[in-house]
Amino acid sequence: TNFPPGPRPLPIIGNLHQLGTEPHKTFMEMRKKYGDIFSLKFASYDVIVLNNYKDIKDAFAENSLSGRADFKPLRDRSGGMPRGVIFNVERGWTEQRRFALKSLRDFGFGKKSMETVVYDEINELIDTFRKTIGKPMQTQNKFNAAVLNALWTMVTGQRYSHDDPMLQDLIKRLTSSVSQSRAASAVLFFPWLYVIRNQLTMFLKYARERQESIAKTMAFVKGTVTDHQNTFQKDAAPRDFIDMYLGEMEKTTDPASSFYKEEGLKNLTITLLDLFVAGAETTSTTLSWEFLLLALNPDKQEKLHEEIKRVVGLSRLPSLNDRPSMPYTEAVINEVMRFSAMVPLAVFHSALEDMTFKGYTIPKGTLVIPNLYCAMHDPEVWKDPKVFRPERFLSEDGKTLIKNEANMPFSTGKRICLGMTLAQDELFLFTSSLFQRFQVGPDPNGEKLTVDYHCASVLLPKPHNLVLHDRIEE
Ligand code: HEM
Repeated sequence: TNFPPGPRPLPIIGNLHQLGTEPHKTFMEMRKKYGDIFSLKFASYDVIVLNNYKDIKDAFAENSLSGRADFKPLRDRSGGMPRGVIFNVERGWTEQRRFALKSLRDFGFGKKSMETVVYDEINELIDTFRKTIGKPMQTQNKFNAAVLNALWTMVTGQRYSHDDPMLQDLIKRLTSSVSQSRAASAVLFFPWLYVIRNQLTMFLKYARERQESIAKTMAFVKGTVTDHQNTFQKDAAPRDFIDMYLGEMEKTTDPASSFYKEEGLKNLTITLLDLFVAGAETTSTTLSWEFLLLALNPDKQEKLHEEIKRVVGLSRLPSLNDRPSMPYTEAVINEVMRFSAMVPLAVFHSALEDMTFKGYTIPKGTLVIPNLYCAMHDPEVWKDPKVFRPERFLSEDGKTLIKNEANMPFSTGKRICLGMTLAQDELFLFTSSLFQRFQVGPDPNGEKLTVDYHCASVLLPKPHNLVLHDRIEE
């Protein structure tokens, strides 16, 4: 066999001890020695790491590299077998993914109704921000509420106020589930460790709280589904995503379908959970990165504000129709996503069958890790990857947005982020509306701002304070 080269693994743990605190950077170092495609062992699992954006693109265009690993903790999360979207495979994944994409598109992705939903959140956020003018404040939890609420409204038809205890509680739980998770967590690779941890849970307060929190989120989502079932009207226009899903279940007669009866309901709960886990924290963390990076780069922030003022003016909120005339705004968003590389290793894929890729033999079950961070910081692709420079996405005259295939914050191929269009629309609306009105800078009495981050399965800026000024009222 011709498996890619890589560092020699130790017995039992393989190379897990070599990952360090920032595996995406460790992989960039290993790439210098072993090449673009190299192999590792995580406990008993074979792993290949892809670093070059072309390899990632080619690999994920293939169905056979679009599987997910069958880890016991993930199976347990969805009731003993893969369900929903993120960790589902085969027929169930195809069905749930296709349905979610289509329904969210019909309901909101890129549509007016979605714009209306997001405006409600933007208006509340503007009110909140205006109360903090001139005072140090943290952005992250404020973006969280707005973004999660928009998603919640599209999916369940219900909107909360940003300081609603229920909404705040849900945010706290989703945030800790994302910020405490690690991409290469030991419990995934050592099933016995997972079993021991679950037994220890009875003794460890923090672990017990974690499990209770997952159960609470689940119960909350199930409650919303039950409310919809009780008020569902077959022939009425669907009120939201859940209604569309219940309609799809009504139509389903094939017992092997993931929409069929009880199985359909189980998939609904997990799909909903997947949308919240994948959609809320990611979009709001991107906005936090954006505020931080623009506070550190006031000249870029002025250019952004100038474009908004020139195209939209200051008397109405920007809309998606303005987007084609606002290349600088788009370039800023692209550069924020490239620079922060917020989901550095995406979600691990796995090989669904024995195959060959670029001359290497890849056995079925091999984990495939796309190093998106490397693609977006590759010195061979980007002249100055460590510099925040939106202009790299613009033509020389600044009038045209230039895409770059290596910028892949949403991954690529068959498993590309399901919420990409929604996220891009939301980021445009939040960015243009907030920088139309506010100017953001460091706290003059606070610590020096840096781009340091906390590395979990997403990269979160370290807690920091910013100070806002209101350009319209001051
Ligand atoms: C800035 C915002 C976002 C970023 C950077 C992001 C990034 C990603 C990445 C890197 C993946 C992994 C793809 C792979 O496995 O190769 C992913 C998957 C996914 N994302 Fe997003 N995402 C964002 C927002 C959203 C939103 C708003 C939603 C939902 C409304 C969402 C739903 C999903 C789902 C369901 C998956 C799993 C797809 C599958 O396995 O087929 N994401 N996202």
